[in-house]
Amino acid sequence: MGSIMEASLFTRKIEAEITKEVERLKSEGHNPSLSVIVVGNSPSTMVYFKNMSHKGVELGFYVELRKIDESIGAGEVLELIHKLNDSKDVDGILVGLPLPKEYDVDSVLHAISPNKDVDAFHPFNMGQLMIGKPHFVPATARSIISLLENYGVRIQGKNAVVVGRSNIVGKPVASLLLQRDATVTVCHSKTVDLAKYTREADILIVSMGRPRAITADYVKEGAVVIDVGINDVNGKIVGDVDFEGVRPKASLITPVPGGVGVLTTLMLFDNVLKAARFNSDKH
Ligand SMILES: Nc1nc(=O)c2c([nH]1)NC[C@@H]1CN(c3ccc(C(=O)N[C@@H](CCC(=O)O)C(=O)O)cc3)C=[N+]21
Repeated sequence: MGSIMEASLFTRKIEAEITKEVERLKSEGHNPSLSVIVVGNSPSTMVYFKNMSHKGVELGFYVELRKIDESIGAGEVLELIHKLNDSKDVDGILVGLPLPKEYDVDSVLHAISPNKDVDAFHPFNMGQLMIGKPHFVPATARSIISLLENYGVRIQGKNAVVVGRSNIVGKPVASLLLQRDATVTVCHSKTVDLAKYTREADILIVSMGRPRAITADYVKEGAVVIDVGINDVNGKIVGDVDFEGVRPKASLITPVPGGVGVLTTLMLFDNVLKAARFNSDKH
């Protein structure tokens, strides 16, 4: 029976480190700040960003959450981003995803200054990550690596299989695992015989957006299973992994909720600290 990878075991340690750095910056006269732009009014997106903002305030950050009506065009959002780029009072900028479909996501993400891009979705930051010289690293990918490290999971030489190839999770985490000398396979919706690959995984990272899709048949005995999925099934949050079915086979497994997501928010604010250091060096 696999052990559960409880993010809450390290959240206090990480929060203490973040708070300490926030205090240090404040003592130098720099109040670290994050500007969040959310377009449209999807209730679940709003709930997430409100919770995230509260967490930031609790950690000592100045967080500004701007809710923008969908009727406001992309042009005005770009103007706002440019204004925030130029403001010395703004360290990090984040635009909530997904954006309404009328918006060109690439042009919005491209507008954010790479030095304020705490999500690390700008092509500059994506590129730096791919060449092994990361500037910012996407928070979810950092959270996954942090869980593996905190549980002492060896990555070098292991077969790591990533299910899902998104720019937000799959590609960045594959890149980080590769940098840590895993043999990495990336699977996706068009992969023929997915189980053939996942059954070879020593480390299985699942980010496919399908509730409980990964059952015990997909998992090798003793594998470390990281579930990045967050799916609402009749009002209950479940992952992409069938937790109860897979746990007996895994050596370690993350719960949903209580796993990757918990650390993601902390890593995001750690990225804001990095942005604050760039910004205070500049001014
Ligand atoms: N530009 C942008 N950046 C993002 O980082 C981003 C985004 N857009 N759009 C929405 C998604 C979603 N996301 C989550 C992060 C943490 C939890 C989280 O803390 N989850 C906890 C609590 C879940 C609960 O109980 O509600 C858990 O998994 O245990 C959830 C969701 C970041 N996102």
